[in-house]
Amino acid sequence: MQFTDRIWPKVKPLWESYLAHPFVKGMGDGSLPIEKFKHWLTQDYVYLVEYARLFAIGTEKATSLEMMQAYAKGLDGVLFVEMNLHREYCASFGLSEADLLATQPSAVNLAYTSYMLSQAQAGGVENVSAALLACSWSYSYIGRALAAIPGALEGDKYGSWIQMYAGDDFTQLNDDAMALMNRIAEGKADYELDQLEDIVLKTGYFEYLFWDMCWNQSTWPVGIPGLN
Ligand SMILES: Cc1ncc(C[n+]2csc(CCO)c2C)c(N)n1
Repeated sequence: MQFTDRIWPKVKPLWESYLAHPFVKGMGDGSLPIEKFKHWLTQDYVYLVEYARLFAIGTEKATSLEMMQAYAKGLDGVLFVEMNLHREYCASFGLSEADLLATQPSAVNLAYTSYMLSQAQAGGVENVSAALLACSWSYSYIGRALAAIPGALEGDKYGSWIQMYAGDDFTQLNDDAMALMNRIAEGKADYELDQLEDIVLKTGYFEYLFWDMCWNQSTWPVGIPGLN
């Protein structure tokens, strides 16, 4: 059985929980307040800078030229396809790239990227791919689910977001990430697959927390008495 089929029963309800979250629902029906979306945009931009490093780590740890090419393609995809969406949105809001880069990552954002990077550094390519997977798989799932809502792809606020994540380029990037994970996991013992599954689920839980953090527009500090 392929690794992604093995974890599907655990992953599906988690992906469904994102579709039920008011942030994601609001993008689907266009009702999401723009201030909350701007929070996602700025937090996500600094998230993607760290996420891109995972592909760089994978490129360095790759055990074949083909694998090295796959990670390098992923790195290119984040830096020049996905981040372009953010740059275009921010230009339409009058935000500069410097504004985006000046964003302080929130507690959840920092915890999420630190966890991914530590897992990627601590193991071989299997850890790198496991840490990358929830991110592309869940966004692809969300993009395609929102695209199926009548009128969502034409929405003036979030239509281009949905078009991008449901589109062919992005679907291909995610298919490549899933195929690479499955190839790497092939022949591994159950206890190793359990460890990889744990990384995918924990990054998946962080994805939920990230949507929630954007919905609440939270940063630092996190409710410490006496501090604002
Ligand atoms: C918090 C957060 N999680 C996932 C993604 C989606 N994403 C990030 S990199 C990548 C692979 C291809 O570029 C994908 C799909 C995001 N933007 N922000």
